[in-house]
Amino acid sequence: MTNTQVTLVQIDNYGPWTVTPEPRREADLQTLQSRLYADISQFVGNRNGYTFFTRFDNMIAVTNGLSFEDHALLQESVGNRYPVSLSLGVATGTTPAQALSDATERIQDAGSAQDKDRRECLEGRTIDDGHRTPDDVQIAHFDVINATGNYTDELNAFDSFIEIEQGYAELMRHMRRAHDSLSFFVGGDNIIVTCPDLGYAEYEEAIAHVEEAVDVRLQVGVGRGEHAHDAGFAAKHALETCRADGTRVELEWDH
Ligand SMILES: Nc1nc2c(ncn2[C@@H]2O[C@H](COP(=O)(O)OP(=O)(O)OP(=O)(O)O)[C@@H](O)[C@H]2O)c(=O)[nH]1
Repeated sequence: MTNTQVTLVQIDNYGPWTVTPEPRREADLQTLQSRLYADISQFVGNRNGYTFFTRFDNMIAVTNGLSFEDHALLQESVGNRYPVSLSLGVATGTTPAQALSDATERIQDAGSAQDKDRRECLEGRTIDDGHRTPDDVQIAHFDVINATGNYTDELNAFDSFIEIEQGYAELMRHMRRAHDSLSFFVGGDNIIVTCPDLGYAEYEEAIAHVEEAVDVRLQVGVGRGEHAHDAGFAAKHALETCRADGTRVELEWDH
């Protein structure tokens, strides 16, 4: 059974900071946000986790394998190098949506995102060493079938983007509502979803739902692992099997 460890990363009091003492240049905010995301992604990725930029001021990470001390080190390192600080809420659960909801509650209980006295709080709990299993994380890696031929080489870049985003929006809502899963756009035509224990039927149904709703055709590779990296890497290999065999759903452990 999955046991996903999810961390909510929230920049402390960021809204007020962006307009104090007067609104800051937008390009500088965009640069800060993307550099901060890159740093967090690298820190978490070096410990086999995945980080998703989400809204940039709130990021969501799958952090199986990261301890409480790792989380504190991330806060210290960012605090030393950036003009903003981070609060972190971490929780575990049999579904990623449940874990995120618990992690969010911990941060909300510590104070508002715009409370100037809430700084660098670290709340929640992690999975202890010795309690991890190779089935803790399930990652589904979706992509749009032949996005290059259907969109990138056919439509202008913005209209291609609209089509891809429509597919993402529909999949994200469906996976959240029907399967307590969290979906993230990761660039190009790719969507990575952190899921509880799901099988062929659920993935086939999700793909059919998106095709019917917005006419975007998806394929998916799914992997399991002790960490996001192991599960995600297995998912990428399964997706390669979809591409090679023309199948829509491949579960890495079924081979
Ligand atoms: N983040 C991420 N992006 C990827 C990955 N693979 C491909 N992409 C992105 O997706 C874009 C399209 O590549 P493909 O998905 O291989 O192309 P396609 O035309 O859809 O072809 P098929 O997937 O074989 O149907 C690339 O330009 C990348 O931006 C991946 O593993 N991770």
